[in-house]
Amino acid sequence: MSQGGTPFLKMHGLGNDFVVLDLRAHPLALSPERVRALADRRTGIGCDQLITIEPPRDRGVAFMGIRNADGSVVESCGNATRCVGAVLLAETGLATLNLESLGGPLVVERAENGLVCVDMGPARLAWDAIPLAHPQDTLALDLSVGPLSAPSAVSMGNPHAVFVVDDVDAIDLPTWGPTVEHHALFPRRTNVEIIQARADGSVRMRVWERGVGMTRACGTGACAALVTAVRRGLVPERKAPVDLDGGRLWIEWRESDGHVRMTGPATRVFSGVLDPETGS
Ligand SMILES: N[C@@H](CCC[C@H](N)C(=O)O)C(=O)O
Repeated sequence: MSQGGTPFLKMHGLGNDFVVLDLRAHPLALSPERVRALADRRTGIGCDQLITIEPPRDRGVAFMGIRNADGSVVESCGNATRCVGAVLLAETGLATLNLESLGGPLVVERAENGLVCVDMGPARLAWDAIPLAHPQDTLALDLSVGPLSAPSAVSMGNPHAVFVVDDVDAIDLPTWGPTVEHHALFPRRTNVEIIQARADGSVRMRVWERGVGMTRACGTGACAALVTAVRRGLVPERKAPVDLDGGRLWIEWRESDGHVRMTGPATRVFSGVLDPETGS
């Protein structure tokens, strides 16, 4: 590795993994091809999302850029927000800080037991905020794909279609997820969650992510899952643990302002520097 290259961290939130590039002192042009090369698990560093920490554009500590493994630029990523938040909390020594993203401003704070809590902003439920191709009731869309039907649609800055099922492990999500992701009802494609309410008040969820495929966790997906569970009366309170393949997140949909708060871990795996010549 050469000196002067772009520093990066490999991080994950419950197994949803990221290459986090710190571009504050090392600007770098990121074409979709370059993102795909860095995200490639066989030939690059490998990740679900490529994340950039950039100089603030407004009043935050930094701007967080998000790109899916397919190179698409996206608005929000809950798990990456906890990871970047943890880095910046450690760097600044602050107990709480504001982070900027395309999906809107985010507030990050330290939580108990080394966890990180993020105010992900409001859940957006209007059909054109998702966005959908035409007006529909977002509580139960007129959509059926294989064994999946009538999802709720939620935007957490990014689009989610949440299907309630009896047993998330009985659904072949890798088969049905891509059909929903690319359905004409979602002009910007969509993330796809299947959820199951449990007797103990928790929610079990699996996810097919837009621009990536199956991942072990999705923070914004967990927020959309809890919002859907509340809207449909599936959970006793406006807060509940959401169990993903990679572990548990605690989600609360606040009545006072409609904001969704997410608490969970942020894990550093290793650090490095991109070669300035090859960018890999
Ligand atoms: N893993 C993320 C979501 C990343 C973006 C998503 N695939 C999209 O295209 O909207 C999370 O933790 O929220």
